[in-house]
Amino acid sequence: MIAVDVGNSRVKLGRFEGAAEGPLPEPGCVAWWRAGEGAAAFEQVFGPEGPLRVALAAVNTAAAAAFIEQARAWADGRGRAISLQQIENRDVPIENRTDAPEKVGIDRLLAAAAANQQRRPGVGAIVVDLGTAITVDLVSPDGAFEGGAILPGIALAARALAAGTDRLPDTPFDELSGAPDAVGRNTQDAIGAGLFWGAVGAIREVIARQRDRLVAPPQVLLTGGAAPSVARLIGGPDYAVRYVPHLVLAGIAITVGGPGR
Ligand SMILES: Nc1ncnc2c1ncn2[C@@H]1O[C@H](COP(=O)(O)OP(=O)(O)O)[C@@H](O)[C@H]1O
Ligand SMILES: CC(C)(COP(=O)(O)O)[C@@H](O)C(=O)NCCC(=O)O
Ligand SMILES: [K+]
Repeated sequence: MIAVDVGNSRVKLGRFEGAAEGPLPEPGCVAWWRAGEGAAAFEQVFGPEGPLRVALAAVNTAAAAAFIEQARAWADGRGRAISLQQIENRDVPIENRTDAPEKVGIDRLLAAAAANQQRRPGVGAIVVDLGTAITVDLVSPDGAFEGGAILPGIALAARALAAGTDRLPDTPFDELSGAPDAVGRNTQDAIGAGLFWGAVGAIREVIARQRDRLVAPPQVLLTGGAAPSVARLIGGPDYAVRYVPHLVLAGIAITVGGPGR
């Protein structure tokens, strides 16, 4: 089974062999490319032969349509049978307690479902996804998606500063590496300091407030493109943070391969 997570910045693909077993299924082979760009790595993930079973979840409609067209063309061109299933919110095996369950981004729900599956019984989970947007979501101790917080991702916030001011330059943050100095001595570095440490602080504050809803400390899981750069800065007084590279892909595997599905 090939799981495809179409985000606003990137399309992520992961190959899952056999049944989605264990607390958190892990893809054996992963590839990604920028949303809307040509599909760079079909060969790598789809493999050399055999029928293709693809399960796709998207929060970016245009990029999803482009992916589906490219995947079908790729398979047709090689005489490979392909089945393409697009997952909807109602397919995701987690209770959704938000006001409008169908409006929640499916990536948030899938990551929550994956967190839910590996969570210790009776302990809540908080899922932080640092993609184009940053989301911080609460899974209750009884295993439901309760909702959460949405804020701009670091790269997106940098573009917003440049677009909304006369003097601020467009500063690329698509490849974060280390943590910047909090005292920027030029405009670029000041933007970097503000956006990076602002995101770290915002995430910590939202976690702390969601944590206050719980009796026992939650498990906190971090995922998304920018997660590795901030993972070790997010930990709090009574909760540990774990970085999981492919939480949304794992959620897709659980959704289409889980028990009774
Ligand atoms: N080293 C990095 N590699 C890839 N993406 C990064 C890196 N550092 C930060 N990012 C950010 O992560 C985002 C992509 O993450 P991803 O989880 O794929 O987003 P989405 O699901 O919204 O497409 C980009 O907006 C980029 O700004
Ligand atoms: C919040 C998101 C933009 C995050 O998308 P991403 O950063 O993963 O590309 C996406 O989950 C979305 O479009 N959500 C719809 C609104 C909601 O979740 O309530
Ligand atoms: K995402």
